[in-house]
Amino acid sequence: ETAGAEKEKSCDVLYREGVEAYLDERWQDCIGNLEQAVSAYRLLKQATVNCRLRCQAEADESPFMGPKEIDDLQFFEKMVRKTLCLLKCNKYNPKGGLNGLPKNVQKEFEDLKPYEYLQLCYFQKNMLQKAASAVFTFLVTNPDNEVMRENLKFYSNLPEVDMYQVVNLEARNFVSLYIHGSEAYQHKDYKSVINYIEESLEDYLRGEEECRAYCEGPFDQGWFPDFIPSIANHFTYCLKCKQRCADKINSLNGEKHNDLLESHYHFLQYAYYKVGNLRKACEAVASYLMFYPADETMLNNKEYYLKLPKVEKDFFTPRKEAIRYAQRQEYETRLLDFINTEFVFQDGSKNITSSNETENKSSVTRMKDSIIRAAVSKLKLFPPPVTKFEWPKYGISSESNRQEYSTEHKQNIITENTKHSSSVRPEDDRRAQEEVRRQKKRAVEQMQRTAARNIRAVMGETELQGKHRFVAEGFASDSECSKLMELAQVAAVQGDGYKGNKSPHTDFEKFEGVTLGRAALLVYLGLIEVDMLDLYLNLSEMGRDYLERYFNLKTELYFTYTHLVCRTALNDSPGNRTDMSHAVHADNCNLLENGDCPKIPPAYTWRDFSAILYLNEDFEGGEFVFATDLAAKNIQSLVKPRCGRLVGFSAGSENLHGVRSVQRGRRCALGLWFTLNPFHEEIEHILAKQVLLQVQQGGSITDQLLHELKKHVFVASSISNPKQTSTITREQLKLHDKYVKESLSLHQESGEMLASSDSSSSTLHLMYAIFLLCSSVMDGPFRYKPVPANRVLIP
Ligand SMILES: O=C(O)CCC(=O)C(=O)O
Ligand SMILES: [Fe+2]
Repeated sequence: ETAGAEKEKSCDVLYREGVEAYLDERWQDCIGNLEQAVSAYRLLKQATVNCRLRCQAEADESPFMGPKEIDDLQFFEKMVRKTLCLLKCNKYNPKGGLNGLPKNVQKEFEDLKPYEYLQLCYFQKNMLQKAASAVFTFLVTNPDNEVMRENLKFYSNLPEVDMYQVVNLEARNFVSLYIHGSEAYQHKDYKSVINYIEESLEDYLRGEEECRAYCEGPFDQGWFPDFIPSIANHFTYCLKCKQRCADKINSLNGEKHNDLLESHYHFLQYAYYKVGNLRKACEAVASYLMFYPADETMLNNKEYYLKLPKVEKDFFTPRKEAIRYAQRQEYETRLLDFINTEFVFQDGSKNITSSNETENKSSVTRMKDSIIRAAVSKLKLFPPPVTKFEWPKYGISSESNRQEYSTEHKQNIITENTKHSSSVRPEDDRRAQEEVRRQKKRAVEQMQRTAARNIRAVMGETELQGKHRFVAEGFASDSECSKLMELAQVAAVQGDGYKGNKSPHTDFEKFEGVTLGRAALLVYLGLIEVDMLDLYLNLSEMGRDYLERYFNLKTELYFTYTHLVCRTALNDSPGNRTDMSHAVHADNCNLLENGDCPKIPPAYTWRDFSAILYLNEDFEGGEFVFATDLAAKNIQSLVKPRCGRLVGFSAGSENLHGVRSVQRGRRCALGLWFTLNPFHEEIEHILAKQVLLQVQQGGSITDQLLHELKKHVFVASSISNPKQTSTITREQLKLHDKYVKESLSLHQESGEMLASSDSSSSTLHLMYAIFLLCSSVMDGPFRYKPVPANRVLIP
């Protein structure tokens, strides 16, 4: 390695620095870094893809060790050889090629995200022609992006921009070769036609091969099937990806041409004829006919050529690459059809519970069934019916696939189904896949979390005397409860969540809490054990999983606030108090004395479901009650806190509830509030997860996390304090990030002057400041103004 190579910044560093520069309004740096990032990514991808193609060729050529007859071993021998070749080859790739690049960054490059930023930076530097090309480049892959379409219109109206010079910066060579070729054709310059179109054809096919090789990446199956199903799954995943390549590549600057490949042969047959190379003309005819055997024009051409005295029948031999392409295409289509039709079977709910009916199913099917059975028997869910669960699927499944499953009949395995037909934009396709993968991952994590537990519902609507409420047991073991109690003991802040008011509900109790953000900070600072945060997060996730299932929700529940809370009776509290530890209320509206409950601020109107997980019972009083009135005169039911017990309910006025006074001792619980609206997702939860991940992996806070936090802090502070000076304009933010865009517009619409979740912006400021100090990255995109601290952070 040379010193120069060492100093070279990696693709993701360049990208991050480019984005940072953009946020800091250093436009020239933004351009420099992002342009470099884009070409670095291109090199990285090329290197990885080249290795795959080269190793394929190498493996194809090497002789087998054993006799030809044992051909199933030969396949694996080839794979082994290819793997060895790949290992060696990738060694020379910078940072291990594509696999060394974080997945999310890779995705941003594939989505052409860098061009979104580049466009803005070019614009700021008045490089309008380039800006227009960046927009156009982005649009070729993302044709329906409204904002960018508007932008292109904007540029097209500028006198400085020549629309004829606007180019797709990501276009392959064949695009201009092909265009030159067709221009030469118009000028009857047939020699040039041949040169251009032959070259274009070569690049086009190479492009498709590279696209296919890119498909041979990693695949998260979500779990661990047997050897053969595992191979079959991964293969199917690749095959589907490869099948999309033809559609991906056949455009000329965003203009789709379904016969782009074939049209090369059309040009060639005529051009070769014109220059007098009849054999080649006939080969091109035959090649074209491989794809369109009944094409009238071409059949007429064939007849015409056949009548020429110099032409012989065997001239009509298709070209090698055309035969290979067409045959492979046909084979792959048949194989996929087979997969799509054969991996469909009757899967009524009976099959799930009876074990001996699975005999004639494939091993793939049986394995899935057994996992479902195991999970069902462990969870002992009550009362949602088994068939409504959503479990991870093989290969890539999709929305409708899942619905099919839950509606009991057919279930495609390995198939990805009709949703991904060619009419779907590749962009949607990717997003859908990403979503499916994420859901699959969650379902597996969910199973892992609950596998060893015996969670069961013990009270439902009847027992609790009201709608959408339940009590379940088994969420936490005694040691887990103690651990979380300990966390509260060491980390709780008095009056947390209530502006420091030590006794917000009743004068006779002390109220303390620990938010997730705070727990994460303390872990980050090394002040509390990592395990505590892990447990905090895990227990809250279990609550979420269970509520989603219990209430049979069709869409995901998002955390919107998470709070570990303890209420302690003060020593001087009188005996037989009649006050409440927490007055009767609803979680998402303001309960008034007249019984109305308007769903307006300051209520946390976006909360949709609530759950309280109890951690102890060694105190007096402190019962949770469902009631019908503010004064708690009419109590419907009562839940006695106990370690591992959870009360869950919908957050509206149908579930008025409160806490009776804690007469003696300390009562701790984990409060979980959820929303169906992703805009109100709890920022601290996201951050805590990232901190945990990083601390567990032995790293420090990454720039990525800082960046994320910075965004949130900015949004939170710009919304709660619009006058705060900032170097980012809202306009730019809107463009550069979906999250920011959506949360800003949401808040503008609703006129709320709060952060997007009920996490206070000061906690975020604090986290940001500390992370900044710890990572000594002192330059932020906005001028950080400390907010007056209303709490003591470090005990
Ligand atoms: O701690 C409890 O049992 C309930 C608390 C509650 O309802 C709330 O904080 O909104
Ligand atoms: Fe509540």
